[in-house]
Amino acid sequence: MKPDVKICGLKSEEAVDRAVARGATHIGFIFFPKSPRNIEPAAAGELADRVRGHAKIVAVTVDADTDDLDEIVDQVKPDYLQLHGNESPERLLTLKALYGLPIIKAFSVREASDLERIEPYIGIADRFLFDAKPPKGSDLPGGNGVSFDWTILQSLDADVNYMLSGGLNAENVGEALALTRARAIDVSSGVESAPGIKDVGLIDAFFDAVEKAGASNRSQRSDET
Ligand SMILES: O=C(O)c1ccccc1N[C@@H]1O[C@H](COP(=O)(O)O)[C@@H](O)[C@H]1O
Repeated sequence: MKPDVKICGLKSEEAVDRAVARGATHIGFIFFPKSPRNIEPAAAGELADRVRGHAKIVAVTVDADTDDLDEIVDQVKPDYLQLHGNESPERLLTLKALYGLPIIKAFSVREASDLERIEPYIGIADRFLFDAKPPKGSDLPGGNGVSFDWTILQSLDADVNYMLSGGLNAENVGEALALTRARAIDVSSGVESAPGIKDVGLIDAFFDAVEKAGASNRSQRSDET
C-alpha cells in the first residue's frame, strides 16, 4: 500500500504545487514564530486554496493559544490540526469540540518507553506523529532534520495510526519504510536546500525514493508467497 506523504513547512507556490503534483496527500504549514518555516495565516490560506481538495491541509502549532488557533482555522481552513507541543489530552478534547477538526498529536521519541506517552491520547488523537527528540540547544520541537531508531516502532500495536517523521530524506526513506511499514510519512528539512527553503529537485527525489521503496516492498512480498 502506498503511504500517505506529508510535505511540511511549505511557504512558496512552487513548492506547494510540486508537492501536490508529485502526490503529497498532506501539506503542512508551520505556525511557530521561532521556525524558519513560520508562515502568516493569511499567506498559508492563499497557498492552501491552490490545492484544497487535492491534498489535506495540516496546520502545525506548538502549544498555541485559542486566539491564535481561531485565526489559523479561520484563514487557513485546515483539514487537520497538528499539535507539536505539550498539549494535554484535555486540551485536545477542547480543541476538537471548538473546531471539529481531526488532530495529529506529535510525540518525540528516543527509546521504546517514550511510546508509552501516547496511552492517555488513544481514542482522542486521530493520528499520532513520531518525531526525534530535538538536539540540545535547538529552539524547535520539530523540523530539526534528526531521525531516531525506527525499529522502536516495531513494538507498537498494528492498529496504532501514526505518521513517521524526523530527518527523513530521499536517501533514508526506503529503509524507514522497510523497517516500520509506516502507513504515513512526513518530511520537512529533507526536502530543503537551506532551513525553510524547499527545493523542488529534492521534493522530486523524495517521491522517487518513496515510489522505489513501494516497488521493492511489493516484489519482496511476492517473493515471500
Ligand atoms: O518544521 C518546523 O520548523 C517545525 C516547527 C515546530 C514544530 C514542528 C515543526 N516541524 C515538524 O517536524 C517534523 C520533522 O521535520 P524534519 O523532517 O525532521 O525537518 C515534521 O513533522 C514537521 O511537521
